[in-house]
Amino acid sequence: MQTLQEKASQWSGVDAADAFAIDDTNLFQKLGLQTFINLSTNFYTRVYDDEEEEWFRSIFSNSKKEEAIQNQYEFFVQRMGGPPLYSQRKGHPALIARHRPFPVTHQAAERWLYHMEKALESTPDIDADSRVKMMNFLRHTAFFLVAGDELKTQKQQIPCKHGASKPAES
Ligand code: HEM
Repeated sequence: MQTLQEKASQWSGVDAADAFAIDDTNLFQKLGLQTFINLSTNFYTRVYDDEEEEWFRSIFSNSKKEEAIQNQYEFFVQRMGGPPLYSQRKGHPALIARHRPFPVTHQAAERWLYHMEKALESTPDIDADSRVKMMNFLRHTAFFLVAGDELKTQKQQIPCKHGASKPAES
């Protein structure tokens, strides 16, 4: 059976080495805190204004924009070489578990990545090399979350012997 990481690589088209090339340089030191704040502000401004794809915007309807921005940039900062701002405030990122309430489908991942690509392009001070590194990591992670999301339905469908109502035939 394929692991979540393998599915993430296959579906995203990004192999693990490229996804984790964000660890080759310290992007937080290179870009600075304000750039991460600007990136997440740009991203969520686009998401909350997404009038073309109402179904996508509605995934965020129970979240406050300002909190979503803070959650995201604190996570990015800590994952990309900065201080552990997210975990100090909220604990382990546990990304799959925290996305459990939301429909993280292939289509949702593509829309999320579409907005992120635009946000990266419109944030000053993010050079092309950093942008490619970040996008590879984000694309791989988005499809890792899709693979995690699919476990929600699979768990209910996979028949298992533990719950069988009659003994196996000998
Ligand atoms: C694949 C499509 C995705 C969808 C549909 C999605 C959706 C959401 C939603 C609805 C929230 C709640 C907003 C909030 O209150 O913070 C959220 C939170 C979050 N997302 Fe995503 N997300 C996606 C991909 C990603 C990716 C690729 C990452 C990281 C690389 C990520 C990291 C986070 C983090 C750190 C939070 C805050 C979690 C918390 O503290 O509860 N998400 N996401």
